[in-house]
Amino acid sequence: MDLKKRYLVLEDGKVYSGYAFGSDQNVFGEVVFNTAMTGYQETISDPSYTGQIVTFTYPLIGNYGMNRDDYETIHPSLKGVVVREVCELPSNFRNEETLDQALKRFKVPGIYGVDTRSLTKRIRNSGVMKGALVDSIEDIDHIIERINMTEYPTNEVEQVSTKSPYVSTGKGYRVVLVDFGKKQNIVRELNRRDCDVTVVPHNITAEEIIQMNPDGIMLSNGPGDPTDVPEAIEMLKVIQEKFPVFGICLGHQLFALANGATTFKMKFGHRGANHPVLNIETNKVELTSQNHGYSVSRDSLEETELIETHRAINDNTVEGLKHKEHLAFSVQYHPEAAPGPHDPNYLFDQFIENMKSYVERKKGGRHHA
Ligand SMILES: NC(=O)CC[C@H](N)C(=O)O
Repeated sequence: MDLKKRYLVLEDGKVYSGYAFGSDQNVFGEVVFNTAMTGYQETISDPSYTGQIVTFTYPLIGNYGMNRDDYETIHPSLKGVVVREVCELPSNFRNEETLDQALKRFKVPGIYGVDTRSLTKRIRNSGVMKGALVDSIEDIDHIIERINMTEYPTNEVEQVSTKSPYVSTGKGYRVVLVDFGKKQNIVRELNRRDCDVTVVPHNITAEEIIQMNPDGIMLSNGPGDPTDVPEAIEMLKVIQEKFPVFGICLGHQLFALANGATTFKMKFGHRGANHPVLNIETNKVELTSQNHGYSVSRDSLEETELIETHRAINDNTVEGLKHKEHLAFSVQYHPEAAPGPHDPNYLFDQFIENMKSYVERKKGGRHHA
């Protein structure tokens, strides 16, 4: 890689200088940080990072390369990548291309040589900020003005959701996975449990789902503000009364909104592979993979039929919910991991159990009819 200067400019006027890798265009987006020590390929290809410039706090990124199998989507939609040091000569038997080559292919610019510790402290103190990756700061005032004028898009889910339904076949329970920008590992986890997964667009209606007659509904993760997906909230109000539901991250937030709770934007969010969460029912702590900037407000749960099941140890925010009456539950973190710890993997088994009791109840109902 040649030494070409590149700059990360923040909306508060702070400029970090470094060197270019990945593709070459200038980009504007929200600057966030991720503290995971491994799993950069999964992070870069997680659709929930749509529109964001992701800073890796781990100081060396790219050291085991990129491979064909670990993508969470084959069309990454993050805006940019910020690292301390990028590895040019990856060493791993699964390595197929360097991070630099992959980012060039995806048309995502990167910057290396940045003091990511100072950057992360800045974001922690002021909260997430908008920023830009640019190759020249000659007209810095204009760049800062443009950063401040950049508005967060409200159609990110639409950008990353599938346009038409498709099936990932299995012989077991039939799951409709509503795709708000799903990570592929959710499909893998369901298929591993023999589920037949139909991935459907974000704007599917309750009637369309009912016609499909599934055994359960999975709500995926996804980018942006959950209040930007109102049609999903309406769909869920109907669906949760009829089928077992399991929501992850954006899916969890939408489940909460459908039940009358509210969400808020966090100061700098949770992004990493090491966040401790208390399972309130078992009083056990699980280590979780996280990536979210919004959260469900605890106070708003009082008026709802929801019970808080999980809580963040670091900052006490809501991490899991279940419905008092229906077979519906959700978590703010990522039981599918990719990257990150597998402690919460049991939640997929719980979903399977819920589908089992739903199917048995339905059969029983038919006998009596
Ligand atoms: N990973 C996700 O689903 C993130 C949900 C939402 N976009 C947030 O930032 O809170």
